[in-house]
Amino acid sequence: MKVTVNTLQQMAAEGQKIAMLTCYDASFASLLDEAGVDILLIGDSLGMVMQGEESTLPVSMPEMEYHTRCVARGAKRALVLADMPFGSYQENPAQAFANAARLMQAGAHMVKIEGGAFMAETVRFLVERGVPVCAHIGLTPQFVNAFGGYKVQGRSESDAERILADARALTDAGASLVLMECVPAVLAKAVTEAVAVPTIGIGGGLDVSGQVLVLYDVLGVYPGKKARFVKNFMAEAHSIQGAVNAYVAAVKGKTFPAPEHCF
Ligand SMILES: Nc1nc(=O)c2c([nH]1)NC[C@@H]1CN(c3ccc(C(=O)N[C@@H](CCC(=O)O)C(=O)O)cc3)CN21
Ligand SMILES: CC(C)C(=O)C(=O)O
Ligand SMILES: [Mg+2]
Repeated sequence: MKVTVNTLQQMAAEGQKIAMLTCYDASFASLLDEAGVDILLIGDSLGMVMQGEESTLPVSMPEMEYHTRCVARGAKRALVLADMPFGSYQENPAQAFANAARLMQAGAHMVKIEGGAFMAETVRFLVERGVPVCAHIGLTPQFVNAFGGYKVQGRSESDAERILADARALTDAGASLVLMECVPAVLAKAVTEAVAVPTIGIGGGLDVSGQVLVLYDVLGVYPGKKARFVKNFMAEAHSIQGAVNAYVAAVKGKTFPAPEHCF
């Protein structure tokens, strides 16, 4: 059975954790799909892990379409989620739809956009036209130059309130999923309780509907600085399949993330 927006909603309602990983090619898509990964994210992190760039900003639409096509061919059960790259959706809803349509035509089932309440109008525009949207809030890497680095977001009372309001505005506009990156676990829990859709955390603790990590971090092959939320599942595994199985089992069994992975 294919994973759809409804499957995710049902899993969240039943307290079954959603396992998500980034994926950039067909062979890994097939492997992750077989291992029971529920969502394959063609993340714009591919700019850093595949292309060696210093941020996600240089990633282009043709590159995202290419990797989405590769992943979609290898996925049977998993939901295919594609990041909209920097500059492909911020101008206005029409620009966002034109580019989202290209990713859907490449095989995505949902697109992800970064930003808070100011993106709600765009979310509504996409959703009304048949494009399910995942809202990415908290540490949004496309804002790295504005944030002055990859820093935890929502630590102060006022920032936490703003992020909670962002989650409400984006889900009111029709977002099917909320992804929170690098926010304190207490805030991730509050957002999860406040919205009616599943939530995915990265560094956000256990009280969310599911977890995501970058595949190359799970396999321990990314040479850059490791964020607190990263766990190398290859360290105790004998194969790539074993590491991915261990990640899925740890997410489903609520043993990942441990306190040392959270903010
Ligand atoms: N390999 C890889 N993994 C990722 O998770 C990832 C990428 N690349 N590229 C795109 C973004 C960048 N991300 C990052 C990168 C670094 C931190 C980081 O080092 N954060 C500090 C927070 C320090 C603080 O404010 O307290 C940390 O210690 O985790 C977080 C997210 C997440 N994404
Ligand atoms: C880290 C995840 C959430 C992401 O957006 C990406 O891989 O690009
Ligand atoms: Mg991304």
